[in-house]
Amino acid sequence: MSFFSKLRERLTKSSSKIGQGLDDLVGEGSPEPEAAAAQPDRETAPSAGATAPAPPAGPASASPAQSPAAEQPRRSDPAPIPMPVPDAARPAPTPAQAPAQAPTPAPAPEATKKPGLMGRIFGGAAPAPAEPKRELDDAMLEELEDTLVAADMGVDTALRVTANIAEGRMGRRVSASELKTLLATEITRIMSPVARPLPLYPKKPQVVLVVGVNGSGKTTTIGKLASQFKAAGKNVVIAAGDTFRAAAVEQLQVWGQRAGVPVMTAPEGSDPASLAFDAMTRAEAEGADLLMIDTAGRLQNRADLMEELAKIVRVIRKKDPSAPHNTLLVLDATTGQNALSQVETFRKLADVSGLVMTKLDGTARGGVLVALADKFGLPIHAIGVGEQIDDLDAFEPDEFARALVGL
Ligand SMILES: Nc1nc2c(ncn2[C@@H]2O[C@H](COP(=O)(O)OP(=O)(O)OP(=O)(O)O)[C@@H](O)[C@H]2O)c(=O)[nH]1
Repeated sequence: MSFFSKLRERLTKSSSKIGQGLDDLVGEGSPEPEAAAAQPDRETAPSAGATAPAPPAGPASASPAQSPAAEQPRRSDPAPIPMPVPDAARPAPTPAQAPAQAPTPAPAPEATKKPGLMGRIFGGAAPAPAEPKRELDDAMLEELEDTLVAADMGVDTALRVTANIAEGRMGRRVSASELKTLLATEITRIMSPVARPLPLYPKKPQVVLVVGVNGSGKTTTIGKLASQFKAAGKNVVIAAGDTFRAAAVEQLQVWGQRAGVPVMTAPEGSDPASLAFDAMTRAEAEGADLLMIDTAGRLQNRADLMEELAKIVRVIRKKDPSAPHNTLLVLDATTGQNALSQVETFRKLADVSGLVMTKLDGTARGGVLVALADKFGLPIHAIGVGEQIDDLDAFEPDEFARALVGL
């Protein structure tokens, strides 16, 4: 199954929340389906994909268009990593998505009309049955905003998105699917600038520091990324920087085996900064392309752990003043709005260069990714939709937006 089919299938909790919400809010405000159907549309909602830029390469592939941070070396290694290609044809809605559909309306008069002259000449199909429509007014906009806030899009982003949808459309009648398309277009517009694969640099080793709160999916993400880099011919070393939990080290070793990548460990309780230093030495000696450093999960309010992170950075800079070249903050989608405060804190302390959002499967809080993009504009390198090695891929805004709204 392609990644995007998976995304579509696994984002069902978020998509049915928003999709069903939109179906309900249009359905409840459309008391006169016949009149609605008879009224010619004054506007056809644009396709979500119409304004979306070309999709980026895979998460682990070089992205020549991305400008590296000032202190980072110039990138010239564009080696693309083969990623699952998005399905050209969208899969049929899965049974899980079915409840998000609006109840089929009684056929409106225009649905049963004979095709017009052009339709008959070109053999056009009979028009689809008309959907219920509702006039876009203040009450509807308020309900729309509430639906978006409930899906964790955050008040500010929900307000902005709603205002953009309203612009020039007040008083018009819209169907649920038009509203979904408009919403997907808005989401795509917000997310396109941040959809950037993890950049690769010619610097060897390129040091990727992976940070985040406990259980956000750091280890799993490192395993998945390492496997993708390895498959693309990169020489990868992993450092198990969570020296406090033996189980964390073991887990990383399992991922290292799956990915076919060596994992450097240190005795339990030893200083993670010194392991990072040793790992830099080994990666340099072996001519590794990438050194991925796992770190212990830390709550953003634990100053001591945050200081430890700062020490890891100081120590690896003794080896390479430009390192770490990427600091990935791994966020768990199920934490919803808390992800915003995690970004704020980690950004101050660890100079976060990009985000990975995990666990988008099985949560109705997928909208938080839109809020993150809108608020911080940090690159989203990849998203995770499961626990398997191939359940991580580049973030593709149009696919995500359509899956999120239940299209
Ligand atoms: N459903 C789902 N589970 C995931 C995903 N990514 C990670 N997990 C699971 O989340 C749990 C925590 O993942 P870890 O990779 O151990 O998280 P961590 O941040 O390294 O955890 P700590 O070392 O405790 O800080 C594991 O059970 C993973 O299998 C995902 O995209 N989807």
